[in-house]
Amino acid sequence: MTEIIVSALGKIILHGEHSVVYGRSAIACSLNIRTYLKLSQTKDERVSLVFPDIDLTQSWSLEEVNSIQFSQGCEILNPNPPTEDVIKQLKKIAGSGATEINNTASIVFLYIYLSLCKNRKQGIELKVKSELPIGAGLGSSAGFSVCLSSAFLILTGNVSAPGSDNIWKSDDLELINKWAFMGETLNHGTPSGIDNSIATYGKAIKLKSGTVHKLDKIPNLRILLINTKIPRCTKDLVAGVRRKYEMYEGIITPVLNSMEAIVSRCEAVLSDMTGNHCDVTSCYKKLQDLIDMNHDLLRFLGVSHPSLESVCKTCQQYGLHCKLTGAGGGGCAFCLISPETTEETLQTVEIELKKQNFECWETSVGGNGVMCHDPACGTTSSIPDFLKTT
Ligand SMILES: Nc1ncnc2c1ncn2[C@@H]1O[C@H](COP(=O)(O)OP(=O)(O)O)[C@@H](O)[C@H]1O
Ligand SMILES: C[C@@](O)(CCOP(=O)(O)O)CC(=O)O
Ligand SMILES: [Mg+2]
Repeated sequence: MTEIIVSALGKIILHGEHSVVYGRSAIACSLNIRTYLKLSQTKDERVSLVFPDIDLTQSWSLEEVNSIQFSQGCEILNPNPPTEDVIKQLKKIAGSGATEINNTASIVFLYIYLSLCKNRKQGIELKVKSELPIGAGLGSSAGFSVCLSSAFLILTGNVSAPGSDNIWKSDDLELINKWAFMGETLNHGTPSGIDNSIATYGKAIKLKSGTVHKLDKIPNLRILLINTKIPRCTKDLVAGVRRKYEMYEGIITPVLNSMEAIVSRCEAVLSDMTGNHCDVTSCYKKLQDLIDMNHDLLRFLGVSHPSLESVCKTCQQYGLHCKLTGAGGGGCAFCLISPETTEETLQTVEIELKKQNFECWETSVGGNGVMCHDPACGTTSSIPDFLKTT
């Protein structure tokens, strides 16, 4: 019986969230915090979803799923963005009883499943478990979409699963990324593609107008992640910025251009930091200035939140520099830990943040993109117990 286990990782956007939706550049770094998916073929002639992170279990008979008039007319190598009509059909099938959140996850699943697997005769069960906080700006939606697209592209033989070295063919990665982008489109309408690309390729990337540039030279940055635990939804935040842009284009455009300039300064500093003659203190000072400036611009766009302001203020009191990451409106911020930050300062800041009911943990950037965990070659050790075969 076929079983496919895949995983994809989360990210921080160093700079360029929101402006990247308007064709400006953004830099994202992967975080080694992963979402795992297990696809099992079953004998029960059903299609079943088990998504405990969003409290969703859902099941359809194969007959029900195969009877859906799905008129997407999609080429596998070139997926079309779902039309309004298709979205309407998917929403109906996803079930009127589901909550908004659950509904989106089911819709993304149904779109990918029906586009790639319609009329299959064997039942499947899909389980997804993430180490990432969901809806907190660390790209859980993209990790989810990358897992779905890679699992179904492998199942249908459209991409080959890599061996234990986890080296994928570059065309396969490109195809996984294209389908994951469709998932993100269903999730929030006008994604830039940065989240699905970093979840697919890992390490660090710069993205501009949909084109991915891998950044090979990235210093090993220490990051303190702070989760305000204020729930928010990327779709609403992106829509809010769109309204502002449409109403005040002449005012917002220079802000987006400043964000682009921040990205290019950041890229230059990161590259200097990997060279031989770098003045570490001055490089960190520049990175800190850029973080402060970008957070101010994001606040101007209306995507901060009182909780994010408290996080930044607390960090500033101890000489640390912090910005929101992802769509904002709550969710996570990150703080750059420089070599001059003492462990004592770090501990004190963490205590202060926790007193305000924020969650924080230290992490570093980097990590493999999409991975296939083959039970036969023993790469399943990191998989959450919930997904392990009993
Ligand atoms: N582990 C998961 N299981 C099921 N759905 C998920 C999971 N992770 C993410 N999602 C989907 O992604 C949505 C959150 O996406 P989004 O608002 O973009 O926030 P994030 O910043 O975490 O990407 C969820 O509402 C759900 O539809
Ligand atoms: C706001 C945005 O720049 C990033 C959203 O990231 P997240 O879903 O909050 O992890 C949107 C996008 O790039 O598609
Ligand atoms: Mg998202």
